[in-house]
Amino acid sequence: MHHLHSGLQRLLATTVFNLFQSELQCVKEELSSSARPLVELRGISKRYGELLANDAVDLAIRPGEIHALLGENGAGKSTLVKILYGVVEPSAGEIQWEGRPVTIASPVEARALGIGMVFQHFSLFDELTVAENIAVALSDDWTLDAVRARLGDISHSYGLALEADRAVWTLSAGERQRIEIVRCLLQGPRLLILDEPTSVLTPQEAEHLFLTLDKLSAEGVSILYISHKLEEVRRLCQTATILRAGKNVASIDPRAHSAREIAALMVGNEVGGVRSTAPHVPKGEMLTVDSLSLPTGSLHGVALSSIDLAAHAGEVVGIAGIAGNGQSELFAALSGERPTDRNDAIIIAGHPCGAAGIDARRRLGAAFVPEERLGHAAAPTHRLSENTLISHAAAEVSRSGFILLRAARRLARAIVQSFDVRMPEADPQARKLSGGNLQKFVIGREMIRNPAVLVVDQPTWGVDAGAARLIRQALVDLATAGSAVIVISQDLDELFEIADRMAVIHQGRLSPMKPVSEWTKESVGLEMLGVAENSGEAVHAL
Ligand SMILES: Nc1ncnc2c1ncn2[C@@H]1O[C@H](COP(=O)(O)OP(=O)(O)OP(=O)(O)O)[C@@H](O)[C@H]1O
Repeated sequence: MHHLHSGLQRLLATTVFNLFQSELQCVKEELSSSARPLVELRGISKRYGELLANDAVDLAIRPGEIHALLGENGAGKSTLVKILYGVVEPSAGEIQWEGRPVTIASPVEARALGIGMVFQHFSLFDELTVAENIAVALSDDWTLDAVRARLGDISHSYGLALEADRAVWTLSAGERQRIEIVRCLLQGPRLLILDEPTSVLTPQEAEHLFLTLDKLSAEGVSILYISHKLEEVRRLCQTATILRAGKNVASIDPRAHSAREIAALMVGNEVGGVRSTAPHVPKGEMLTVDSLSLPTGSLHGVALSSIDLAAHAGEVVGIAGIAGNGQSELFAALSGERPTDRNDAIIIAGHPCGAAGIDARRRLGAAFVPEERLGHAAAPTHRLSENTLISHAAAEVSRSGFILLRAARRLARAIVQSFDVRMPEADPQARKLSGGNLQKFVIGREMIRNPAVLVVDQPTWGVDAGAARLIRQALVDLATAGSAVIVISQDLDELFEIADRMAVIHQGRLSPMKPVSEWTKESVGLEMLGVAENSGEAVHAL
């Protein structure tokens, strides 16, 4: 009885507390919606040649508001935040900060106003410690001891656990991101800009980030949040501005709309799921990996240990895992960027080729799409037509060592058309494409060859919902047409949607490969953390 009584009391207390919290949230939002905007963009335009990347964009962010910036690939999101952070100069328009017109000519000026930005690609030195990394980015007034002390305070108050003296190379992507956030917080920002912050995080790390952002918002810090993940935007943001072809087409409360409705606003029509095909019937083995071990290639890489893998014609094989567990090493071993000593450790279409390089493997009918698009998959300052040569050199675009430019241009046009690549001009340099559009081009360049084996690392990283659907559909269709498709991805939803069989990579080892129907998100999660054997303890530890 006593238990029942105290249980009821607790329930009542929790209910009252929750009611109080939601009241508080409403009051806060009312106050915030009546408050003067912290920053207001008025008629911002940015012209690149013929293209208007931003077209008279108006946008206001209030104190404490978490404001999403949404739009499909190439809609102009990065351009707009680069203008706000002083990296790109607008062609027209005005920025007001607390009601005063300002010019933001550089990131230094942005930071002086109180704008902090957490980029998608971290800019950290691997060999330095957490505290040293933060200190080098701050002004000379900060001593290492002062950084250490403030780091402790901030880590504590925002739940951003970080050890000041750990070397950065030992940290996970989530921890690295915390460093970037703490670095911004040390400068007392009034507006924090985050560019796709959860793309490298595990679901647990992402949830943790949301709590930190909620806390910052409650303290009055405004947040501008770029993301392609609409469910997390609905969880986190009070306002969403939607850009389409450079224009602000809607400002909405994302909590009042379904993810489907928001996606429709972004693309101007409905986005569906991947069309289900008849179950794939795997045929002959097209890729065999036999007991592949590979020492680490770089100082902080991951060694591959006794990997066995088989992919058949007509199936999609998924490799799940948290970034940094050997995915890039596996990709390098499969593609031949890092050949192995044993030729029969890797067999493509019946030919042992472990010791062969990438070109020889391509000639066997294999194609490869690495994770890093600019610099690795595409040469930034070369035009798209020239970029076709990276994988098509031996085939249709060169003869006797000469490049057939007309053929290369024709091929680039075909890729652009079938993969809906949106470009600022005809045959632009790769660096001029938005991130998602370059991804579509690189995937298209490999798929248009109809490879017998396709290995792709993070196929939809940074692409919008519509483009992700297009790419996933193309991967499934390629398998249906008889290719063996190997997809390495951090996105579990993606693997559950398109893979026939799946395994998890953890610290360079591969779990058993099983049909997707035999996996649950939980069982994959446990393998990702490397605690699947003693799962009782693991669940407890989570
Ligand atoms: N330096 C540049 N020169 C020419 N055009 C550019 C340049 N930078 C961006 N663009 C063009 O501006 C448009 C908007 O690009 P932006 O990178 O802002 O899009 P985004 O919404 O951030 O896309 P994503 O989601 O793919 O990152 C695109 O058409 C892009 O090709």
